[in-house]
Amino acid sequence: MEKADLVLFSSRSAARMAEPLMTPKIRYLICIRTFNHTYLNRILSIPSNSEVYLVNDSECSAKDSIQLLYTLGITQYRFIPYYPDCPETDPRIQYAVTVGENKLAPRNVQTLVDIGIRIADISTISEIASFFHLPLSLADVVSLNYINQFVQLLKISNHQLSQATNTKFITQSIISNIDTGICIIDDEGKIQMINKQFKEALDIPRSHLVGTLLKEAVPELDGIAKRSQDQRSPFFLVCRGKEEPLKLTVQEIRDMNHRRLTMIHCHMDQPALERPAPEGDTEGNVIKREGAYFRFDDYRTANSRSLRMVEAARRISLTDYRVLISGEPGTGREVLAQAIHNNSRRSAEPFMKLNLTVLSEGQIMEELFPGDGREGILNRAEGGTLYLNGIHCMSISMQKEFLNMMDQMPDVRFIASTEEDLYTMCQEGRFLKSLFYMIGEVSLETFPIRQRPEDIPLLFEYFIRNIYNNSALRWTDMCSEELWNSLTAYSWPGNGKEIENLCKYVYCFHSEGKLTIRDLPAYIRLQMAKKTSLLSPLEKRVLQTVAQNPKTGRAGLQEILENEGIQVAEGKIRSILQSLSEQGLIKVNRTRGGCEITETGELQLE
Ligand SMILES: Nc1ncnc2c1ncn2[C@@H]1O[C@H](COP(=O)(O)OP(=O)(O)OP(=O)(O)O)[C@@H](O)[C@H]1O
Repeated sequence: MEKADLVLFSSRSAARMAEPLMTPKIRYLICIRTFNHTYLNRILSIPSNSEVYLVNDSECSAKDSIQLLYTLGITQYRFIPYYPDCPETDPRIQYAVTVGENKLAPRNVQTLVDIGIRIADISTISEIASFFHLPLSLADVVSLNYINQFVQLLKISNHQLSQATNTKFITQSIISNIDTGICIIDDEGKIQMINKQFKEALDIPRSHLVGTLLKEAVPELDGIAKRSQDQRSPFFLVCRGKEEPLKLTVQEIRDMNHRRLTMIHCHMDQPALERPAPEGDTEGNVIKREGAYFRFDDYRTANSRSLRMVEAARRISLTDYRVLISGEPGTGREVLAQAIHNNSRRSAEPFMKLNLTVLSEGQIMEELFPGDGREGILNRAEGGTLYLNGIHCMSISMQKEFLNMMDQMPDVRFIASTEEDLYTMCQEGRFLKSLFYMIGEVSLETFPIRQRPEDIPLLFEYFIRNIYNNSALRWTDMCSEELWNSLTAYSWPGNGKEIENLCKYVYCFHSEGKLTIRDLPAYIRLQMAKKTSLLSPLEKRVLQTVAQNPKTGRAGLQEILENEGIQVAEGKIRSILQSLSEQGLIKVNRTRGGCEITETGELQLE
């Protein structure tokens, strides 16, 4: 070292280590080191407040680097020194920064940022320049470079800051202008953001709420963050002094630093349990609708035969032909009749419905020819459409009356629906052929759901979104997989109407968590249970034992049965368990997980 003009120590600790070798003759400098500032911006890709390993070749240099980063103002992270033989690593730490020592970084980190080796600081460079009497212009070039790096860094930070401010501004203005009440809370339940709509809906009077605990403002919402696991399933909350329950959904979100937040939506729009009722009134069983509100777009189907039928109905709507719609109840025959009316030249005129399935002959006559000076339904439908629901229910005498009236009919278009095959009825002498050919100028056929299972998910989604008034809802997110499988396998004897009714039922009865088979109305559960095969008494006993002893294996089940006085050989119990599993009544877990009853299995025990 004595031969050197100048010895440059990389750090104070390095100088200390070399002390025994030093003599008074040796000229030395301790290098003040810094980072290449243009590389520093790489660190900014790490979310603030994260825990970050600082990787270097020794504990001392790792600590030095950390100190240096803090001195440079990079204080938004908690740096932890990491070096070879470091005692332990925390698997939760996802980020690491290294100073050119990539190879030494812990394996589990997801993001490794290399900010390059530490370089000599400008003050050291100018000291060296003056020691060697180098021209000042060299120092100028170095300091210019140095300043340039700073300016670049400043520009990047400024840009990021203004982007963040702008995004925050946009978010706030969206939140204050949407139709939903929004409140965002952090992990401790403190309000981070809240809009006026939320405060109004929940009657929260205070204005400065950010930073305060939500449960203090609305005690009913204590523990709300736990609900964010079943995102999208709405629940209902009756707040103090409110008659109407509020519909809320909870969602987990993350901020830019990956912190978990909970966003609570309060839906302001009233749920559309029913479509707006058309004008008119209901008297007994005679529905005197003066309006049709369904359109072709309301007839939902993905089935190719049904799509062809709807296309034909569209063409029919442009004519004045009388239409006969055959199909099972609940298959949307009236939806079609209304859509035809609404798409026809008569759309501005009345749409009237006469429900022949429930009216007596006397009541029908009363409707057609009221004796008390009231206008008959035919006159009231003049210019428009009269929908005869269930024409197969007309008695022969009534059919004759009707035929006779036809000559003096006002201008009314008839659309009739039937559940029975009218042609067969004609052949059997139960329906007048002349009336059949008169009302069925063109005919349409709707198909039962069991012939178009592809419509089940479509109709569920359609009804649930209408009823909850939420176009983002997905039925499959709301129910367990097993329930969904059962619903798609169910025959839906009541067709679309039955699906719609189930969605209304869920809306009224269900408030939280995923729906399971247990949440279905009893009559559907019963139908589903009937569908699965009948079990022998022994199979039922085994199923019961599985239900009462979840996660018990074959040997365990055999022992329990034996204790109850039921002797079953191991081979027999194995075949019973296999059969129950194949029928979807139990789940056989792998590797000693034992057996568990499924929702369908529970149905069998009801
Ligand atoms: N394909 C479908 N698309 C949309 N809605 C449907 C469909 N099928 C049935 N519906 C719904 O089912 C309910 C019953 O439909 P609609 O009244 O048209 O049935 P229908 O065949 O006339 O039987 P009913 O005479 O028993 O009423 C309606 O509320 C309608 O919203």
